[in-house]
Amino acid sequence: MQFPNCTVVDHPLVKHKLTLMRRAETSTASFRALLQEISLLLAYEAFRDLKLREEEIQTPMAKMVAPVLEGKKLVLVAILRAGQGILDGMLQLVPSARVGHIGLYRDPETLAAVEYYYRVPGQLADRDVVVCDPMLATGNSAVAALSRLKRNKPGSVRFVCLLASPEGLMNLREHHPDVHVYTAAIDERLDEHGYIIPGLGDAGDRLFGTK
Ligand SMILES: O=P(O)(O)OC[C@H]1O[C@H](OP(=O)(O)OP(=O)(O)O)[C@H](O)[C@@H]1O
Ligand SMILES: O=c1cc[nH]c(=O)[nH]1
Ligand SMILES: [Mg+2]
Repeated sequence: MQFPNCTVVDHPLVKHKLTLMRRAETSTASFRALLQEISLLLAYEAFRDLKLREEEIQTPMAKMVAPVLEGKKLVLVAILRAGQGILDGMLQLVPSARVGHIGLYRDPETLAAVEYYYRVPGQLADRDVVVCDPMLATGNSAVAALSRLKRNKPGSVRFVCLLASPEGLMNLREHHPDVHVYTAAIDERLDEHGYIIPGLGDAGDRLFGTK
């Protein structure tokens, strides 16, 4: 299946690290470290089209005109809890980014997203926003987070995850066709509880050692 709203970052390092994360026997400490490492690689691709401007600088040898990022600081928004893991990795690459948090959990019966927290930087107009959450399963959490965020009128929004399902990508495309998704892999399907198969289990529980 083709997903025009999605870029799969299929670098060998990403693939290898994702396999380690999928393994049921991988420890919480390793899972956390791997998520940070892989997020850095995902960010590299997700930020590929950031605009640059030229600035005159002085090296120890000569003056030159060199590229620097144009515009206002990026905004990274983590969907709690598991999005915090991706955020930590991305902040290593863009330490000056502004940071927002959206607290959502999935109702286990209806699989609807329930919001319990919302705090993002003000003045999102003219800013590039990246929303992060490792799992795009039904897509309900991502759709809800993006709908809420768009009430603050961001300049542009992209979505970075670790694993996406075909169902989640279609849901996102239907509700937010303007939002491009960057992921390490698109898995086969969802099970009857809305979990990604083969997936990696519950990302929040694996990241924080709950359950
Ligand atoms: O695409 P969806 O079907 O909405 O599922 C994906 C959501 O499920 C997980 O969060 P969860 O609800 O388990 O909360 P947690 O991160 O606090 O564990 C995950 O981190 C996503 O936010
Ligand atoms: O497979 C899944 C689906 C939703 N949330 C997770 O953490 N994992
Ligand atoms: Mg969870």
